[in-house]
Amino acid sequence: MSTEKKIKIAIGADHAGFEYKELLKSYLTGYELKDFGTYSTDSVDYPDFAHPVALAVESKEFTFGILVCGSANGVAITANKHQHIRAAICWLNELASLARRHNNANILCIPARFVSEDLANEMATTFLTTAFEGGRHEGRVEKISC
Ligand SMILES: O=C(CO)[C@H](O)[C@H](O)[C@H](O)COP(=O)(O)O
Repeated sequence: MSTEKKIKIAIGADHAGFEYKELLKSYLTGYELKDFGTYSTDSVDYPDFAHPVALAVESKEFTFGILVCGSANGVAITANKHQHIRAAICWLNELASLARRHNNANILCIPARFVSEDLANEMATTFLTTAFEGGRHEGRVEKISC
């Protein structure tokens, strides 16, 4: 039996991202996932779910966050209000890779109304398994927070 510690992921969505959040939860096996809601398709306000995920990642209790809403704009704008959060909106798998490789992004924001379920799952896997490249990107990323 594996005793390897699982990577902790904070996941959240508004009503427009709820169904994709549920799909991602069942797809992302091998991680320790905490669901910060919402828990139905009843209309809600995305900041109420994006802020807790951002705080969970900023506290370093969780390594990465995944946020889902209709366009991903709302959750990304909200999460990036937090000083140590780098939330990236991704609609192509290559963007999910670059967000990690070049920007050391720690939250993936998925536009549920604009990407397929399969692409959402693919981007999440890419995001969670791609390392930051450092090097020339290190200084650039450090300048984001100053
Ligand atoms: O913040 C958003 C728009 O940029 C998100 O996509 C929300 O999910 C969207 O605004 C929700 O729209 P609705 O008409 O209230 O379902």
